[in-house]
Amino acid sequence: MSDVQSRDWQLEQQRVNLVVNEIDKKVSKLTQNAGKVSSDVLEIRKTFWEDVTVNMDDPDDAIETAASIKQQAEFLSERERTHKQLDHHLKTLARLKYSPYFGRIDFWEEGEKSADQVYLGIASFMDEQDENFLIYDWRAPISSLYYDYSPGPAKYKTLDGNIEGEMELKRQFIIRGSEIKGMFDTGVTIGDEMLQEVLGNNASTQMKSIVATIQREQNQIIRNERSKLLIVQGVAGSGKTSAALQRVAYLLYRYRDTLKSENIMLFSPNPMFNSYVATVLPELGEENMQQATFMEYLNHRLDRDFVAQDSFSQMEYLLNGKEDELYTTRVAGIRYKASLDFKKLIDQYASSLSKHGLLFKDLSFRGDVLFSKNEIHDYFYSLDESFSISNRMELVKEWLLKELKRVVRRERSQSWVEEEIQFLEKEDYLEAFKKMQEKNRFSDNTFDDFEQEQKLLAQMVLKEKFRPLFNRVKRLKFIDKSGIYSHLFEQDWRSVEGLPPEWGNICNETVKRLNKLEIPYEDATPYVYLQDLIEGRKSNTAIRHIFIDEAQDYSPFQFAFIQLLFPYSKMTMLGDFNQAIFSGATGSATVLTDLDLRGEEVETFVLTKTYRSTREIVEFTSGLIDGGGKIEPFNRKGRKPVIERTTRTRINHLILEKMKEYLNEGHRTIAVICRTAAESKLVFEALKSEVPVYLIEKGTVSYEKGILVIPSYLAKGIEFDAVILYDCSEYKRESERKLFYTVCTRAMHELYMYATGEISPLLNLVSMDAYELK
Ligand SMILES: Nc1ncnc2c1ncn2[C@@H]1O[C@H](COP(=O)(O)OP(=O)(O)OP(=O)(O)O)[C@@H](O)[C@H]1O
Repeated sequence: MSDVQSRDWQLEQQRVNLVVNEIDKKVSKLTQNAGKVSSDVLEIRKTFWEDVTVNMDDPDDAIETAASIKQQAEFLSERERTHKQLDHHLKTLARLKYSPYFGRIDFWEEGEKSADQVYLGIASFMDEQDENFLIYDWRAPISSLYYDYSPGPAKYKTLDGNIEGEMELKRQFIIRGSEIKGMFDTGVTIGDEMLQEVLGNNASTQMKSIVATIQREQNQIIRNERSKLLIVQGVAGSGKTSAALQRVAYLLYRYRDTLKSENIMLFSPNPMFNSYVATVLPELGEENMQQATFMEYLNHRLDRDFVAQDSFSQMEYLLNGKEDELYTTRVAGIRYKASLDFKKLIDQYASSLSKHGLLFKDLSFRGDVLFSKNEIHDYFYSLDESFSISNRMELVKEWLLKELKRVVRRERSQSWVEEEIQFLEKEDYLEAFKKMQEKNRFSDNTFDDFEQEQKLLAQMVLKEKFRPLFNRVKRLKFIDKSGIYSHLFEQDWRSVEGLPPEWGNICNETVKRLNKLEIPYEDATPYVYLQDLIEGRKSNTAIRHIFIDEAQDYSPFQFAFIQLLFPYSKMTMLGDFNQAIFSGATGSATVLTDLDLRGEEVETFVLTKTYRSTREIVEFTSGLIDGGGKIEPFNRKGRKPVIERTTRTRINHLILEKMKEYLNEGHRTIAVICRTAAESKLVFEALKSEVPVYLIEKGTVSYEKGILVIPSYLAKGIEFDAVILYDCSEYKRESERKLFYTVCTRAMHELYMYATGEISPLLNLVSMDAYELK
């Protein structure tokens, strides 16, 4: 380090000390406040009832009492809110104290007398007088300079227009425990040392925030505010998920008065992914958005009577299936049911249902049919045809509820009710007694107590026994939805455009599965879509922004469906068509490639630079796919990927040795990636007595550091220090190219592949120099 550099370092450390000192002062002030608020809360809770006037003597007093309770409750919740805010603020200050900032820019704004020093951290922090920013939030308008420019002319956008000027210095810091551990001036040093440092580290079981090193092209995505629909096509490891999460943090800051974390939803590829990304936002001082897999969402919309298949079981079938006629039919079915043609067919079907063809279920009580399916059918079709199906269903519901109430009244005098009264619990009698006392409170009428009590008990029995039936009607369970969906495949659609040649077989197979109460994954979305057309759409208006990660796994049909579900939502879709493993296996359309999404409100970004893997791994993986030559690796050196030939009998032993070697080298997450779940299980069984290993299955929600065995399709979106591919000879079909690419791109530092048979033909285009063959 030169003298100048060392003097700069000292000066910067002095500033860090000064800022930390200010933070300490603020912390002690807030802690005092928090203590006061917390004792207020305790006190209010303790004396809650002393401070309200409770008087129920007459209606006016009762109203006054209610108002008094409400006032006291509001006071309590205001104090609790303040306490939560203070707590949140204190946590952010603790993070700032540990690492106050990661960047500095000196910006000379046009027309000003001198340059401003702007220090960037995860949150803003002002001096004691609240006059100057000691730290700027990385999301503040001026902070975008740091991400968008090198020293030289620069500008940034504010609500009042562009601010232009000259950036004189751009400095990056690594500060840990209030101490500067690293400091680089960009423009002086060559290459991005900070990024080298970050990317060279070991993989963690949880993703990290990237605010200190966001790249310019990622920043465009993070800060985009114009588009209603933002599409990001980014190569494996280009930071799509990272950009998505920092974008959530950005939006929460930018629209902090109107947008809360519960208004944002992320559709993620698998349950484990949720825990993988769970710490990024809290690290940035924000709460996590809502998160679900698309299948979780569908499951919550599907009736419990069905076993709905998920995308992973479908994938297992595709990977394991014998390529016979049944397989061809299934693949053709998956492809067609992913398309907008099928959506159109359903729309056509629904409009025919408006006139005839809806199916209903009998509503029975104690073994007797109260309302037959035909009766309900006739009532439905007697209603005005100009009303939508869903509006008419509402009317049917109201009619049934009214009729049911009539039935309840009729049943009151039946002998079964009296019999059931005998079986009531003691608590029920007590409740009836209490109710009766309440009723008699303002009268002296007690001579018909017994009769009244019997009446109340009968009501209780009837309410209890009829409740399931009322609930069925309220939830529209009188509609035979599966019958209706099934019936779709029994109609003559030959005149309709776009039907696949295998349509006849597809219909037979679909009906067979539905009769067994199974919903194949490819039918789940169309089924719920049709259900919505019949019952009325349950769109979600609270969600204002949707993020779809791994968007290439969504079909055009699913995408159209999501758009209908969240009509007031902006959307950010992130994906990579080279990792479209589901559609890759079937040749189906994917939303990323096949949907013609254009228009003023749609913006597309392409990311070609990849950060995850070493240059050597990227040189190998980019040879696996068409157009891979455009992928730009970040220049981080490592070993070449290796393919080692072996036999089925030796492979487990070799894997074991390799794992030990990687552990000794300091790698912390090592994944043995197998093709299928069954293969993963076998490998896990073979290894578990030798080393501690985890088996990842589709329901796994989190994983630990160490060695894990995982099926190919569950490794999506996640990364590991070292990837050992169980048997790369098994990836041989053209339809598995994308899967092969996806698993290899999970590796950050090491990629080692075993081959127990022929070297995969999918390696044809990979240069022999890009890997070592043993
Ligand atoms: N600007 C950045 N600074 C530091 N690390 C980065 C940056 N961008 C990406 N990374 C790192 O690169 C890795 C890959 O990022 P991420 O998982 O977001 O990529 P992705 O495009 O979603 O990948 P995939 O499609 O393969 O799942 C992560 O370790 C992430 O932290």
